[in-house]
Amino acid sequence: MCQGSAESTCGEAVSLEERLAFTVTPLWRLSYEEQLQWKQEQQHKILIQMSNHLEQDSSLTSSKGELAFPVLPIVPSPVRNGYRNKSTFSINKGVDGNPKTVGFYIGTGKGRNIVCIHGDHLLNIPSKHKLVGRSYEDFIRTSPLKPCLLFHDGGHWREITVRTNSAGNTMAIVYFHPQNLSPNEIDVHKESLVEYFQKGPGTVCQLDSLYFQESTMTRCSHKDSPYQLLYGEPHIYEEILGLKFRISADSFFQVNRAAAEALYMTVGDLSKANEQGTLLDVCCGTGAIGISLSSRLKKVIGIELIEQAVEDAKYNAALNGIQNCEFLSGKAEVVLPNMLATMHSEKALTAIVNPSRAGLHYRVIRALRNNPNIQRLIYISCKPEGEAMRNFKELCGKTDLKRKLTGKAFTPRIAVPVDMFPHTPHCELVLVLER
Ligand SMILES: C[S@@+](CC[C@H](N)C(=O)[O-])C[C@H]1O[C@@H](n2cnc3c(N)ncnc32)[C@H](O)[C@@H]1O
Repeated sequence: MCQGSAESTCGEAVSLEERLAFTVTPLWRLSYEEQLQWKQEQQHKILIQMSNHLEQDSSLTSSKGELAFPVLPIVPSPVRNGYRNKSTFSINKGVDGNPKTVGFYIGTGKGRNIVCIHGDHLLNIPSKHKLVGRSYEDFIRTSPLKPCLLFHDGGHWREITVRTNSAGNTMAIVYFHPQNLSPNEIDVHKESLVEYFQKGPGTVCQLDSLYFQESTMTRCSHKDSPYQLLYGEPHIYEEILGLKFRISADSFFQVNRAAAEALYMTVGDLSKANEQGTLLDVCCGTGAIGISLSSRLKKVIGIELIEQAVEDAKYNAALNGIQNCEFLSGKAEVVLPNMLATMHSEKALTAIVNPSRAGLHYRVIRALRNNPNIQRLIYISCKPEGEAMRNFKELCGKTDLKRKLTGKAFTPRIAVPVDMFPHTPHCELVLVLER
């Protein structure tokens, strides 16, 4: 079946809008059943590749290239369209050459052919996000300040992030390059932004909060450059599996709420959590995984890099009346090895790791592998074919004296893909490792 591509749809030239759709949501022309089948096959291939890498464990793949552990059918997303609760709109030259166009790029800087296209037709983005993106474009077009397209070329207005929740609340975060403006000069533009969204045409967006971040880098944490609340509620809240979660501007939260519930239920079933057990929730964000499993466990210890997320996680445990969770702030590669060194008496340790695309630092892997009390490890990855593959090899491969990976190797037992991102090629892979 011909599903088309960013260049052509079965021989027909495609419009710029279609090119964007093929870039952001390459599977959009397939039925959802076809998408799931495609993802299932992809995940299977990735796992075969992983098993092939673990050369010592030739027992993992049979002679027919079949896996020695089951891959369960992909868990579908309960919501297929408009599922994103967070979208970031960029600024660049539109088709008409207007540099104040808010949307998504196609083309490359190298190819000097970047065009910014409105994302109104994208299937994964809810209409509220599109409305805020369009309104922001309207606002910057009335502003005397230039957009910041390339950091070294000057300009100020940068992208906008929109966050919504299932209760219908909306948070917007405007990123701004200060260049050489004084704080007083910046204040004037902040005021006009507030005026636009609180009293002007932007009221149509009904923002519950508007944040502003002065940033000179692609991504700054709250610690690097504070998120300034221009008006409204400081946080957005979401409910997952009957629990309430506070989410700060700087904190990660799974982009698809309904699929996150499916992911956490899957992880809960696979974790074999019990009342004697302690769970290490590594890269815990706002604490969602640990908190949702806490009633089945003796104790949860979460570790997270972003300070606002750690504050959220502590708040969220208290908000839900949960007392057996502790959350530690810092890089997992620093916090975890020190912590495990003091936890000899904890015998029933389970680790759930859910790093970003960069995977886990080698020091985290070494600490997990060399701790004999961790018998079960659940690795959740949104990009298992990337850096996570290196981690799988370090966790399940041969003893490596040079790299001090001396603990008994883990063995993959079961894998479950969960579709968090309909219309895109991505999904979450939950891989259970045991020893
Ligand atoms: C994919 S998110 C998972 C969050 C959480 N498990 C959830 O389901 O909401 C990855 C998290 O890892 C955090 N992170 C990234 N690098 C880290 C590091 N070196 N140490 C600890 N946390 C890190 C990010 O800030 C982010 O919150």
